[in-house]
Amino acid sequence: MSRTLILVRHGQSEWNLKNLFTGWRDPGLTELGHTEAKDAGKRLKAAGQHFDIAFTSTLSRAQATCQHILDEMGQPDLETIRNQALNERDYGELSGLNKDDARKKWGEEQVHIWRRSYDVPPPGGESLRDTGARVWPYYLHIIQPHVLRGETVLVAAHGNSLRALIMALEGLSGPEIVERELGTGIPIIYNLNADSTIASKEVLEG
Ligand SMILES: O=C(O)[C@@H](CO)OP(=O)(O)O
Repeated sequence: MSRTLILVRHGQSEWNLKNLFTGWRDPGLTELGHTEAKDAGKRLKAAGQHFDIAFTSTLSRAQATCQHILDEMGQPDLETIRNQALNERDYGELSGLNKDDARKKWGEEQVHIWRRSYDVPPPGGESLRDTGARVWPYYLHIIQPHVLRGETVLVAAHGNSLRALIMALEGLSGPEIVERELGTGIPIIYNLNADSTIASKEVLEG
């Protein structure tokens, strides 16, 4: 039985390109982002995948990525569930600021801690732990049951909401997750055992 979970970070957004903290703000994809998302769908199709259900966030960059993938797979009308639990980590007061300007103001190290640490929230925003506290229960109660009944499930979401999910899935520590970066539009394919542990993992690089 195939119990397959496929995670994809959205393609490049307008604010990724402008180097702005994004969080819950809602910019669209750039031309490159649209291409990255379509390429992800092409690679998944070439790998022989076929989805039973898709999940995405309530933000348009993830939804557009999800739809491009489904279009390329020849499954444009697949049932797709949108939920705020999968939204990007809320960047609070940093949202909309330029990342280099923030480094000049608060220092390289502080900004890195806000961006990648496990439990230090940016001012007024969520830490990765806070993000995990909404992503992980949603995964466990809503997404994982589909996987464990033998379905192939797409989750198109965000750099940090997926880092929070991957941390719990792979059992990574706080220091380990600091090093983990997700490329835009790069599918990560997990096959799970019946007890929900990971049987295999493959990253579909371009
Ligand atoms: O701006 C954001 O919301 C995220 C993802 O693009 O940025 P970071 O790379 O700092 O996690």
